[in-house]
Amino acid sequence: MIDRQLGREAGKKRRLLAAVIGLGAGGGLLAITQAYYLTQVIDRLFLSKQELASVAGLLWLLTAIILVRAIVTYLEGVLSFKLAATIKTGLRQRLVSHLLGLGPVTLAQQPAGELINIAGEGVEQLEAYFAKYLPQLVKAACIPVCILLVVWPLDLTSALLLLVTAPMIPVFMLLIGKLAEKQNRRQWETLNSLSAHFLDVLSGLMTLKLFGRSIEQASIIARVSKEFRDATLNVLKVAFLSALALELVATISTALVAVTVGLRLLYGEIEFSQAFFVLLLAPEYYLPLRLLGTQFHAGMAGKAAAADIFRLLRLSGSQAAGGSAPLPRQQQIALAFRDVYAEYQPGGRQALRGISFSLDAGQHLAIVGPSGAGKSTVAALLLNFITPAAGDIVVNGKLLQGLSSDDWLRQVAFVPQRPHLFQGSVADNIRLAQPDAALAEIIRAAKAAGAHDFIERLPAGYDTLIGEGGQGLSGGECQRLAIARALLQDAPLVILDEAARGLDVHSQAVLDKALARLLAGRTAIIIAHRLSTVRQADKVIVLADGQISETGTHAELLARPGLYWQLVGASKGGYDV
Ligand SMILES: Nc1ncnc2c1ncn2[C@@H]1O[C@H](COP(=O)(O)OP(=O)(O)OP(=O)(O)O)[C@@H](O)[C@H]1O
Repeated sequence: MIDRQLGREAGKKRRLLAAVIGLGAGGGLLAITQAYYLTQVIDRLFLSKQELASVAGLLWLLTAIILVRAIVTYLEGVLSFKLAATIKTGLRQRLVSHLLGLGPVTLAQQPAGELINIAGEGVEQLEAYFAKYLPQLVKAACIPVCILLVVWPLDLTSALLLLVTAPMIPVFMLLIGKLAEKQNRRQWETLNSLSAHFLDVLSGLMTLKLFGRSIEQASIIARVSKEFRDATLNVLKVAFLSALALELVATISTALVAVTVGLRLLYGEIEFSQAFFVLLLAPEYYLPLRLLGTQFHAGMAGKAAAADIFRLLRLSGSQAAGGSAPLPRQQQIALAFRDVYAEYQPGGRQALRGISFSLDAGQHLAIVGPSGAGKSTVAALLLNFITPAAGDIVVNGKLLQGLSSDDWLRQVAFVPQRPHLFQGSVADNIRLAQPDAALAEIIRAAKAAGAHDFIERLPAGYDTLIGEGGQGLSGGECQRLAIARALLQDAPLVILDEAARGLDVHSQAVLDKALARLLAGRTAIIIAHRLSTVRQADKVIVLADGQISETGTHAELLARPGLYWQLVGASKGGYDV
C-alpha cells in the first residue's frame, strides 16, 4: 500500500511526518473524547434530568474539545501540505539537477515532452499522495484500533462486530487496488505520450508543413487525446465504483452495530450511556477507512508518476564526470588524442576507433570527412559530453579525465552550427559566457564578432528580447552572437562546428572576419565544411567510419589520391560537405 521509494522520501522528512501522524492520531483521540463527553451531557440532561447549570462545566469542556479538534484538523492539513510541498520541491530539484548532470547526449535520447510532463505534472501528482493519501493511511491504521480498544471493555458484542466488519474495507481496497493501479498507470502513460507527441509536432511543425503532413499529425494528437479521455474515464469508473462499494460496506456495518445496540437497549441488556457512546463511535470508526478509499486513487496516480520519476533518477548518463585536479587558467593549450575509442551506448556501435593526433599550442586543426564519420564525436569528447571508451586525451601534459570538468570547460569556447539563443535580451545572451561582464565588454565582443551593427538596428538594441517568444534572428546573425559569446569567454581553446552552407557572400565575409579574430592566437579544432577554412588550417585529419584515414596539410593531402582528394574533387574544388 505504501510505495517503497515514496515512503523513503517521506522518511527523510521525519519531523514533519511525525507531526502529521501525531496530529492525525490526536484528532482521533479527540473524537473519542468528544463522543464520551457528549454522551455524558445527554445522559445527565435527558435521562438523569439534571439542571443545565450542573452540566455547564461539561459543556464548556465539550466546546473546548470541539475547538481543539478543529485546530488539530486545520494544523494537520497545513502540515501535510507542507510535507508534500517540501518533498515535491526537493524531488523536483534533484530530478532537474540529475537530468542536467546526464549531459546533452543522454538527455537527447529521452522524449522531451515526456521529460517536461514527468518533471512538471508528475511531481505535482505526488502532492495528493503525501498530503492526503499517506496521512489518511496512517489514520486508517491508528484510529480504528484506538476506538476498538475503548469499545472492547464497554461492549464486547459491538467490539466484535467492529472487528469483523473493518477488514472488509482494506480487503476490498486491495482487490480493486490492482485494477486501479493498472488504470492509473495507463492514464499516466497516455498523458506522457500525448505531451511527447505534442512537443514533437510543435518543434517539427515547419517540416510537417513542408511535407503537407500537419493535418495528419493533428488527427494523431486527437486520437491520443481520445485515448487519454478514455483512460481518465476508466480511472473515474473504478474510483466511483470502489467509493460506492466502500460507502456501502461502511454504512451497512454502522447500521449493523446500531441495530444490535438498539435491540439490546430495548431489552435492557445495555445502559443508555454505553449504547449512545458506542453509536457515536461507530461512524468515527469507519470514517478513516472510508476516506482512505477515496484518497486511494490519488495515491495510485502519485505511485504511477513516481515510477517514472525514480526511473529517471536511476538513469546514468554518458557525460564525463571529470576529475578533481584543478586546472588554473592556461595561456595556451596543447592537445593530444592517444588511441581514443568512443561509443554513445556502453557496448554499442563505436563512433571513433583508435584516434590519435596531437596539436601544439596555437595550432588549428581541421577535421573533415563524410557524414557520420565521427567529427562531432571528437568535439563531444573534448566538451565532456561523453567519456572515451578507451584511450587518453591529454591537455598540456595532463589527462583530461582527471581534470575538474568546470575548470576545463571554462577554457573551451564552443561555437556550434546552430547556436541556441535563450529567452532574454541580446546582451544577456552574449553575457552567458561571462555573467559579470560589463556592457562595454559585451559591445567590444559584439563589434569584434561583426554583430554590433545588426544589434544596433534591432528595436531596443542590446536590450531587445530574443529567443523563444522574442525577436527572431537569421542564421548568420545567430552565429555572430555565438562568436561574440566565445570572444567574451576569451578561452585558449576554440571548438568550431562550421556551418555547412547558406550565407550570402557579404554575410560570409563578415562571418569569416569574425572567425579569424576569434581563432587568432588560440588553439582551435574546426569541424570544417569549407575549403577556405581547411586551407588555412595547420593540420587536417580526414575521418572515415570512426578512423583517421589521412592526415597532413591541405596541400599534402591534395597531392595524393585519397579520400580527401575525392571529397574535394566531388565538390569541384568548393569542398562543401
Ligand atoms: N547521440 C548519439 N547517440 C548515438 N549515436 C550517435 C549519437 N551521435 C552520433 N552518433 C553516431 O556516432 C557516429 C558518428 O557520428 P558523428 O555525429 O560524430 O558524425 P559526424 O561526422 O559529425 O557527422 P555529420 O557531419 O553528419 O554531423 C554515427 O554513426 C552516429 O550515428
